[in-house]
Amino acid sequence: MSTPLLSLRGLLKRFGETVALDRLDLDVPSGEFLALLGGSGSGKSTLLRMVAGFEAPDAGQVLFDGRDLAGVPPHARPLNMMFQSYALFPHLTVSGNVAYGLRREGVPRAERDRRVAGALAMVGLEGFDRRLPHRLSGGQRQRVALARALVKRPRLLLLDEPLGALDAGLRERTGFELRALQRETGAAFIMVTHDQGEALALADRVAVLEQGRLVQLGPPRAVYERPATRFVASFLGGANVLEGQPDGAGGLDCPTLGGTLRPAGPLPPATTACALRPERIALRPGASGTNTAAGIIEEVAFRGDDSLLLVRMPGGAVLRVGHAEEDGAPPPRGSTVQLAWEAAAVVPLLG
Ligand SMILES: Nc1ncnc2c1ncn2[C@@H]1O[C@H](COP(=O)(O)OP(=O)(O)OP(=O)(O)O)[C@@H](O)[C@H]1O
Repeated sequence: MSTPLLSLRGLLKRFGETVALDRLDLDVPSGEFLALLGGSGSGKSTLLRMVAGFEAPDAGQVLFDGRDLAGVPPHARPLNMMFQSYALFPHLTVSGNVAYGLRREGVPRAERDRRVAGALAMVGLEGFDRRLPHRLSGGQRQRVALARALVKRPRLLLLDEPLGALDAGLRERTGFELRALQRETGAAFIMVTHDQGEALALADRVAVLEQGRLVQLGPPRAVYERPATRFVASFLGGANVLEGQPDGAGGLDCPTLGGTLRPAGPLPPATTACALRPERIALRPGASGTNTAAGIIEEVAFRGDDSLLLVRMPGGAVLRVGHAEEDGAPPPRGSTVQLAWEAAAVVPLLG
């Protein structure tokens, strides 16, 4: 195997009592778009800051091309970081902001101008070069920050919530543009986000952090369809997580559901929970047996292309059930409904 572009080995970081990163290992190959997902306080920003050199690990290593970056200051690291706040210099024009890093490096004027123009064209800001930041919209400022990060042609770009300040429509468009830029430049991107939809849509691989640990790493579809833990299951797409006991016949008896979940494959004897995605549960009048259950609709929330039903089960669980528009109007609140799902939709969880 070739050396990964970035390798994190046993990274440990404590702030007093808090363990922000708990001996984390992660390899990122050249040209990958990696999304770093996790709840508030899970260690995402600490990880980026450590790779960028703003924070030193208590133990472990950050390797770039196999070389240990310990002691290398941020400006001398072969990577770039785009901050959440954009942090543009207010007194410098757009091109002044983008040129700043190149000027510090002593890149000659003509080459600087050429590269700044190229970076501004890349982010669709031609003609804005003489503007000051306060005369730009939030989205435009963000593009300036992106141009500033890309102009140095880093092989690795770290992005902390790059789309955070944008409204929904602009966010989607800018997300696609970011993905296109990443392909065009061939740089590896590590993007921190709170937004699971964004991570699934843009990334080659998704890394899910929980309390400073990497709990799952894989392509978006794999992580979404086969979540490893309770946390990943509920964090990504709001899966139902059902607790129970193995029934000795390949199923998990779930008292809160008032039924048995049986996955398609074998159930490890230690399994105590399974995930079941809302969109994999169907209303099926007359269904009975394993992988079915009956409950009462408590809430119906229209979401555009589907409705989300909250269905109270006899044992007390409230299941989230997706009801597609093409299946017609959902039954009203208070209706008793029979639910069914395929064995393939039952995902045993490891933790
Ligand atoms: N400078 C610091 N001093 C003390 N504690 C810190 C410091 N920086 C981070 N922490 C703690 O370390 C943990 C991880 O923080 P971090 O900012 O990396 O999380 P995050 O996943 O980026 O969160 P968010 O999504 O809210 O930005 C948190 O418990 C946080 O309170």
